[in-house]
Amino acid sequence: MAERIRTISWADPELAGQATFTMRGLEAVRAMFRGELPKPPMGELLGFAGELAEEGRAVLSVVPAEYHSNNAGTAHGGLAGALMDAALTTAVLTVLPENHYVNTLQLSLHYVRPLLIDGGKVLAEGTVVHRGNTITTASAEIRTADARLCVHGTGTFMIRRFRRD
Ligand SMILES: CC(C)(COP(=O)(O)OP(=O)(O)OC[C@H]1O[C@@H](n2cnc3c(N)ncnc32)[C@H](O)[C@@H]1OP(=O)(O)O)[C@@H](O)C(=O)NCCC(=O)NCCSC(=O)Cc1ccccc1
Repeated sequence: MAERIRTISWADPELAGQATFTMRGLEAVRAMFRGELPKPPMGELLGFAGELAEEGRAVLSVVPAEYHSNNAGTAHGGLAGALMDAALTTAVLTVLPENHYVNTLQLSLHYVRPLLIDGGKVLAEGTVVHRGNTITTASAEIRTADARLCVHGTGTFMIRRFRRD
């Protein structure tokens, strides 16, 4: 058996969480993208990178690799699912005030082109569609570097105020 080994590291997620609660969402996301706050461990595990964040919009990326494979020669659908969730929730975070956090309630995804292993970086762009007091909706797309659509979808998110008790 040709065994491959991959080593990853991550930071204590509580440190990022605590800092996040005292910052506006956009400020926290940008600090994370600059490497000044730790990424979520799941993002480290899958190799996600932050590309761009502005009010109501976020772009994340990943380079699909063999360790993302589904054994059928393409990236496992869970990679795109996790990247879509991350792009959507990050877009929602950019519109949150201090002391708020986001929970994913529902995702709907359409896989129209595979993410190819060693096919280069793909970009996931999330955009807030509707910002309610408690419920927010957003849409996202994953495209190849040459703009070919791979996955599109939407999500519903609950915005909660963080309670320190
Ligand atoms: C192929 C189809 C399902 C149907 O498409 P149609 O409507 O008939 O459209 P069309 O045929 O036009 O194809 C579109 C474009 O895609 C290209 N292309 C297709 N296949 C390949 C390929 N193999 N390699 C390279 N390229 C390929 C194709 O050439 C075309 O490109 P073009 O426009 O000419 O430049 C498409 O929607 C699709 O691939 N969706 C993504 C599904 C997906 O990735 N799901 C998640 C993974 S599943 C999972 O993980 C579960 C699991 C777990 C554990 C273990 C095992 C399994």
